Amino acid sequence: MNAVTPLHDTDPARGSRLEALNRWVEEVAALTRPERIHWCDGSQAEYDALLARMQADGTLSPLNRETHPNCWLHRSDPDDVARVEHLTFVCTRERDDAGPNNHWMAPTEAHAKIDALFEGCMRGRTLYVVPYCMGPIDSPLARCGVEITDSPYVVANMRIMTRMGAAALARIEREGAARGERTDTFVKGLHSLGELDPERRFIMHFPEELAIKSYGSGYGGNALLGKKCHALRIASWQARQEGWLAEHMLIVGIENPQGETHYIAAAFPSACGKTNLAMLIPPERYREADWKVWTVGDDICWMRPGEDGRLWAINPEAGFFGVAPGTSARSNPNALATIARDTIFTNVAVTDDNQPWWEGLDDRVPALDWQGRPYDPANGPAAHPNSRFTVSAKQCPTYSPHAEDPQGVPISAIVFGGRRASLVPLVFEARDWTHGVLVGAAMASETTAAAAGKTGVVRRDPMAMKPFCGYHFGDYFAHWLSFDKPGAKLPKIFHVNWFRKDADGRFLWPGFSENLRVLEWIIGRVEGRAEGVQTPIGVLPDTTDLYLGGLPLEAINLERLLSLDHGDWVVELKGFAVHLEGYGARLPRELSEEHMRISADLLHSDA
Ligand SMILES: Nc1nc2c(ncn2[C@@H]2O[C@H](COP(=O)(O)OP(=O)(O)OP(=O)(O)O)[C@@H](O)[C@H]2O)c(=O)[nH]1
Ligand SMILES: O=C([O-])CC(=O)C(=O)O
Ligand SMILES: [Mn+2]
Repeated sequence: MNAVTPLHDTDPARGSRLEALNRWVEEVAALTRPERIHWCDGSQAEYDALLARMQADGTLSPLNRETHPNCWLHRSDPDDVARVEHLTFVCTRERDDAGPNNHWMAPTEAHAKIDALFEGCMRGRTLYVVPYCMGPIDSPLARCGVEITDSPYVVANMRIMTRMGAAALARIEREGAARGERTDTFVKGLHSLGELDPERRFIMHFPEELAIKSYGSGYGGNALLGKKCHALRIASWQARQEGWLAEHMLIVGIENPQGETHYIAAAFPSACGKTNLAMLIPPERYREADWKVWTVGDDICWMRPGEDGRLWAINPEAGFFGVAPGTSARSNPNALATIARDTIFTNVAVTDDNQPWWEGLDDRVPALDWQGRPYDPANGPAAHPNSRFTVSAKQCPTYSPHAEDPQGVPISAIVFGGRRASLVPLVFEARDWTHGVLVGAAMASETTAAAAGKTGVVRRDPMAMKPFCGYHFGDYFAHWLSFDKPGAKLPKIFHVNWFRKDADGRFLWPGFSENLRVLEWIIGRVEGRAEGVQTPIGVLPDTTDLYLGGLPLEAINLERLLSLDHGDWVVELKGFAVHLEGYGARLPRELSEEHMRISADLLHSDA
């Protein structure tokens, strides 16, 4: 411990004026025994020094400087490539507050278990103190945290993904000073790579203490604590107490030819199309007619009712931690432009001239796979299916000029969606808020590579928050319902499915850019212009209500995409009823009643 740099230094980049923060850092240092402590100021010089250190020790290697200036490759431990839901815990005092949707451990037991792992784990390493702000630094909706980590890779990623460093520390100090000695103005996140042993790995949340402890993984969702741990699990808990919403949603602005912009927030489960929809480039006909799409956020949305009764949203993040596979000049040219420089790539393959490569990018054959082995198809995909890029949102050509507005952007529509090969039509509209909450609660989707475990299995994922809601889903649904009150001007709620397949397993809908056609109908409904057909599950467009100009009509089976099989829906809703029963007494009665109403409608309408 004697090598630790003094905390109360005259250097403003080191230590804090906030006693509670210094005390916590000292406690953590006493437990983890780092060789030195570094307070991050978020400067370019600091970032460059971190990159140099990681290049020297092999954590990062430079990619082709001509084609990808200042881009880096990180190869993770092969056993550390995704979120680990079975090792992720919400540790509330009352078990029931975490709900059946979370793994739970009593706080005292959880602290004891994970602190035993933290003991002495930073010997010989540097402890980085990373102050960060989730949301624009001057936004009343933004919230701050401090992550302590021994991973320079995490520090570098946090600098891209959050507003990290001196400005965040200043805000933390200001808010702390205003609250006196109380420490609960910022979230305390403690992280160590540990031994990267899957048997010694936990991601633990203590919402009542605004604290996170994560041990044994360097992967994004497990280790960049501002993201899922803070901005979703802890923030959802705070949001419930304070009357706002913290959601797993993209935010996108759609500007029509008249120059009016509607903002849409959309919740799709992990690796189900949020980044792609947020960065959509309009199809040619729409571009010619002067439609524009503006990216506000691609993963997380915090929203709260404004004085005008509308919901106002910010993206708490400052960067994108996006799925690489499938990103191509055809599917998402905007993402390709965004990641052409100053990007960290994790677990992608490389070509023989050291360019990053992944399945779906183009038809080149990579030289090395994500583990650095000569590429051999017998070893599986060249890039890990959950390989990712980390990049500043500012590099996105369509980054919205309003993305940093402190008050956020007003939301016109909320869209839920999943990956469903059958049953679920391309789009439908909920009748009202309560029905919309039920539609969100009923979401189900095929599992993806974003979490460890089997992929392609349909599971319930209410509001795409199954892995991320920091409290009991019954309470969460009640919280959603509570927004419907006098004076509220709530967004309309919709459900989409880009992933319906034909009998041969081919996607029925072209997706990507063409999804704007569906968003146009959604906006038309919001404005009261677009037509639709009432059905028991909600309002669907008729085949003539969607604009298909410029598409090869013979290739698109819109009847099939919009078809409803009442018998199959009755079965679906029965399965959903069983799921709802699992939430017990905390399930709001309005939701069960809404469910019964729709089931009855389905049974009484003809198939
Ligand atoms: N068929 C089809 N595939 C899509 C569409 N949109 C996205 N995808 C694919 O879905 C995968 C994941 O998409 P992303 O947009 O990165 O997912 P995300 O929801 O942002 O994921 P997380 O970052 O894990 O939360 C990629 O391989 C995409 O190519 C679509 O409209 N149609
Ligand atoms: O959490 C992560 O690492 C990436 C992500 O957005 C998700 O899985 O939904
Ligand atoms: Mn996500």
